[in-house]
Amino acid sequence: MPSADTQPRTLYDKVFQDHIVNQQPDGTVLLYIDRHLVHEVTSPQAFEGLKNANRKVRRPDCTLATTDHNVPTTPRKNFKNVADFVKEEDSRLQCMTLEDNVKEFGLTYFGLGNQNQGIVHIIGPEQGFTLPGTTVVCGDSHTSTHGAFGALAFGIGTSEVEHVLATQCLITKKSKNMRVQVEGKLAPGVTSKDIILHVIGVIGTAGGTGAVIEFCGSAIRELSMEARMSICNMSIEGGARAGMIAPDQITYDYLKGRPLAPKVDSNEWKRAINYWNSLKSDDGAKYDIDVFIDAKDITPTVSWGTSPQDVVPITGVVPSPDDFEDPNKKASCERALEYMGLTPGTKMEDIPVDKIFIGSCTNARIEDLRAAAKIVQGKKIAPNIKRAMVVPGSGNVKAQAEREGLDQIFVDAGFEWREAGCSMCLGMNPDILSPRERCASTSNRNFEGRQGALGRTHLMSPAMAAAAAIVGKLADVRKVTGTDNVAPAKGSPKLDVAPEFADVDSEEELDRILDIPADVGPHVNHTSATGAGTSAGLPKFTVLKGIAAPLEKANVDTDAIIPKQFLKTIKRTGLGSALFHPLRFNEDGSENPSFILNQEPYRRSKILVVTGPNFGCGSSREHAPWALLDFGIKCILAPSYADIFFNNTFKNGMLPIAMPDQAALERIADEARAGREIEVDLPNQVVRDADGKELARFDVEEFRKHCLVEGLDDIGLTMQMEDKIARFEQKRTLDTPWLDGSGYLKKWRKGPVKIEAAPVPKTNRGEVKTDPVEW
Ligand SMILES: CC(C)[C@H](C(=O)O)[C@@H](O)C(=O)O
Ligand code: SF4
Repeated sequence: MPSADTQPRTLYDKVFQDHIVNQQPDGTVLLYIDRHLVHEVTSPQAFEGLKNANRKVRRPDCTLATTDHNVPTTPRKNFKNVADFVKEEDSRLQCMTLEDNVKEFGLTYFGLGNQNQGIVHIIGPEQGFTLPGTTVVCGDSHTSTHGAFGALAFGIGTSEVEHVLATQCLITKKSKNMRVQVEGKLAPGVTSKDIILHVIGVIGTAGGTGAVIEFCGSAIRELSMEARMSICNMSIEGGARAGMIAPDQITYDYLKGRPLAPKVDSNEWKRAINYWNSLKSDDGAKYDIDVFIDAKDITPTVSWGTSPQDVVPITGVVPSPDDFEDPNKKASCERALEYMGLTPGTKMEDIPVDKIFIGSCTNARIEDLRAAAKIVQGKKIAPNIKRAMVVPGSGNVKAQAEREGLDQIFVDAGFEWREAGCSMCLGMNPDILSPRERCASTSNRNFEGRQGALGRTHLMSPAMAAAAAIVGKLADVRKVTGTDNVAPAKGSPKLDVAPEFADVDSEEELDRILDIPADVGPHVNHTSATGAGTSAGLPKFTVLKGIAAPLEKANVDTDAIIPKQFLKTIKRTGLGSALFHPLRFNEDGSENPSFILNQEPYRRSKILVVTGPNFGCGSSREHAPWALLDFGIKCILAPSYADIFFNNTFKNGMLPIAMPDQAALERIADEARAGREIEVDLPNQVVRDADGKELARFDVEEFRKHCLVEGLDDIGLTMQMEDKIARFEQKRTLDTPWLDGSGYLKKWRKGPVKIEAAPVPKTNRGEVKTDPVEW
């Protein structure tokens, strides 16, 4: 039998194993993180945590920050500073807080007014910050995008952002291996967005739960890097922790000349290529889940409902609840049709739209804009279109598009040409839909209220959104233009990233480009021997008894748990009143009396019993568990959860119980429906009724249970591994030197970055301990 070392391994196995700093017998792993991207929405509370504990950022050279979600997309010609430019107070505060934090902690930052600013998942690859074989994280679910490079890239919550800032590591466990193989030639008019929408339609939004998907097969190998990024981007909509594609010549060609990639033909470049070539999955490698898709089954695809799995070919019709046997799915379909204002049997091509949004981290790269421009060139948007927007993914994409004259093509057709940011993908800035407006959108989520309260989103490719703009209805791009115009892009579209950092000689010039104030030194050491461990403590979780609210829903997304307008806070507290906002409140702001948490005794709920699977899908916002906690809910029971949400709850001292045994869950739900209290006993892993009678037993990972019962602080635990982390970093410097002191900071600091992660006393959720805390 082959040993563990010689057993065939997948791409995911290889990257994961190459980053293990420490492994516990139960499989809990301390994973080293090579690249950390930071944005303004999910970082303020993390930096606050660092400050409270007198901790510093361990690897500023491996951290890159930008503002994207809250930023206006109006012209920046007169931009001077964020304080004057961002008009909404809460958005401004979040942007300014990030600016203060990057200054205080000495991080590389691309702010407004800097051409390198843009959506975090667009700028990482663009700069060559994202590299094959690396681990990449960000407090954002679409971090999966970076997997297109053969990186292991996944979204994390704010507690984990703090953990990575402090330790450059994460505590995690290995996910399952899932393969999605797409073989054959794509038909004309079919793009990578259609592939991923089709795949999600096949596997469902929970299809990839607990797994990392490797996309492979001839149709994937043919795709450009940009097209691959769109696919990996939406792995999260398929429920997966991450999506990955093996790096190849197309990847290397894309990386050539990127500011933070190793210099082409240098020794480092050659060594890097050698390593990157070794990352392919071995023949015979085992996958826990295997999905085969025939490329010829994929047609231009659009969404009809309020979940990314609600897709049909553009030539199809709106489905009917009768098409579904599962009662949960039937009910979801009914609700989705009502929300979307659609009648079963309507031809998709007969659905008129009001707005067009071409943008987002899924589809706002140069190739996407080229594809859309090809369709609209020489045409005008239909008279019923109220507004059509193109929002480039970054300042560099915008500049490139302008060099190619694409802006003029869009403007001539009647589109608005905007500045870079997330924009109407989630509408944290003023770019939103009005109630009941229907939008053809190149983004990734069609959840209720995603693009604006009561707004209706149809997901599709850039070419299809462009076609909808011209026709005024959802449209088949193949009929709007010759199919020649919609051939899938191949190879790597070149984009000139400006300015060229390699040629920046003066430190002042570099400071200007990076928005780094002159007085920030190379090291901001916040760690003091006694100061660590002053972060707020969390109460231990042992036995919880209280009212449980039944929630009879499947696929409850985090946009429903807490919509975007409440993400603008820089605090963790006070979000209880926003919990389930779209469900709890009517359009006029009054309470919806039919919602369970508005009824007695459920206003006092401490436990939530969800009867449908996949609770907490969608975004990585830790605001979701914060809102539940603030409302008073500390424990959730559901058949299954989305990975990031599941993780985030534990980090807040909450207990999410996965109860796949439907009969057991029903027994508990019956108690909840009757308004009786239930008791959750974590040490004994039992749920009881109000009289102490056992209703069900449950599983929980040993390590997570230990942390909850003891109230352990993950960061404190990890910092006990300081020696191991330092040793890992020394080896990393030898094996993959191109990952250290990446580009800007190396130059900025003149010479190699010296990492001074000061040893920290053992802490236990705030108290400084003298004895080591047990892992
Ligand atoms: C704000 C952020 C937490 C969120 C995410 O994680 O996805 C956002 O980017 C989104 O698309 O909803
Ligand atoms: S999904 Fe939308 S909001 Fe989230 S990072 Fe991407 S563009 Fe921004």
